[in-house]
Amino acid sequence: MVVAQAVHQLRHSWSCPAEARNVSHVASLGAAHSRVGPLEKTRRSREGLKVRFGARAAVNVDSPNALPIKKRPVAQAKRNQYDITTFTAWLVRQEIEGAIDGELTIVLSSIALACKQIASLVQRAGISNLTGLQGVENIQGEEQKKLDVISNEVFSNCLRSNGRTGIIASEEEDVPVAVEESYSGNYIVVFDPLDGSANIDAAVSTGPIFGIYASDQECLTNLGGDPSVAQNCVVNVCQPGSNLLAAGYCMYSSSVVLVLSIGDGLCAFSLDSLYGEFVLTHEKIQVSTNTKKLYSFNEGRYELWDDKVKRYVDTLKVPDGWTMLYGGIYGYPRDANSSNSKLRLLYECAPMSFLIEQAGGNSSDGQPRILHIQPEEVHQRCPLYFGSPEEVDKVLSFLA
Ligand SMILES: O=P(O)(O)OC[C@H]1O[C@](O)(COP(=O)(O)O)[C@@H](O)[C@@H]1O
Repeated sequence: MVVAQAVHQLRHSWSCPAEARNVSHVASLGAAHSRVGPLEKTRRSREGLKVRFGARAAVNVDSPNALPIKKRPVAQAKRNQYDITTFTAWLVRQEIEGAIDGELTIVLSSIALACKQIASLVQRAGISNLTGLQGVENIQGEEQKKLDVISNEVFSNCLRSNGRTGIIASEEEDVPVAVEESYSGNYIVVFDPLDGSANIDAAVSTGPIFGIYASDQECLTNLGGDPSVAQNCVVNVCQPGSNLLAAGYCMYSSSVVLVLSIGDGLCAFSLDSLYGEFVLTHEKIQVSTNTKKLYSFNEGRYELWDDKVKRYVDTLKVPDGWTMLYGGIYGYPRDANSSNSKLRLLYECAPMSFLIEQAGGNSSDGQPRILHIQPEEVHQRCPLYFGSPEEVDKVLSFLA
């Protein structure tokens, strides 16, 4: 799955809120709008914060009564096992520093809650009879697993009840939905509630992927008003990945890890199952430049690939190829059976591309940057190659 491979392709540096209300309307999709809104607010507050911090420092230095400031370099601060940063504490710190606003803090916090709830469902799936098929297909013609349906319910409920989400678009829903006006906020959240759910029955890694966008200013003032404007606003989910304010995924594997970026690097939080808290365990994650390479392509589809892709993948089959652990590339090419590949642009490719770029990697569909692609529909698919820059460049040279 995308999530599991992403983890292998990143080398980690170790320093480092009910019930869903109604849905007011549903709409079909088309082109997107340009956007401002909360993103600008965040930028303004970032700048404002710098000024405030500068002013405070000046007072300390200039005042004759000022106490000497004790300098203790962070790098030398001794950490003990109780010196932990929970996800909540980290979020609050980001808010204080102006990196995110209070509304986004709430949205992210509710996503963390959804990730924890789904984690416990996944872990107990075999026991609770939650493996297997639901017996219906989603809009994309894929058979839904029981856990696809339940995870979607959990994720949606957490978002709807946080009071700060305006629109949600899920892999498991036919169309995006606007959260009931009296109980909604501004943010647009796109998500795959359980990527890799095909693996559930075999207890292989799975997890949600999500991305968060700002809403259009016009939408903010019109939601719940003119239905046609409201409909356009729902269409507003179709934004290029470069508009993402935050993205992340949670991986359910030997441990539960929430990987997140708010556009300022990449970090990860591991779920402490003793306390039920996500704890900061990885900061400033960077894609490895290690020359040993890991590659992840579904070679079961080899015969369906274009010759150019085959030639590229053949170059990866070096003698120690299967022992490669760091760096490398994830690829899901288009093939003879699926002209646009399998993965979905909005809630799989764009968020994962946002994350890999935040870690110094690259991501492409073979042509432009994934983050520059303007989606035309919610469940649009696209090929995906992401990983170490040099490896992505290499596959692009083969595809050219
Ligand atoms: O085994 P396949 O069909 O090639 O698909 C593998 C890919 O499908 C995914 O599981 C996504 O599929 P779903 O969103 O349908 O779960 C990716 O994570 C993974 O890389």
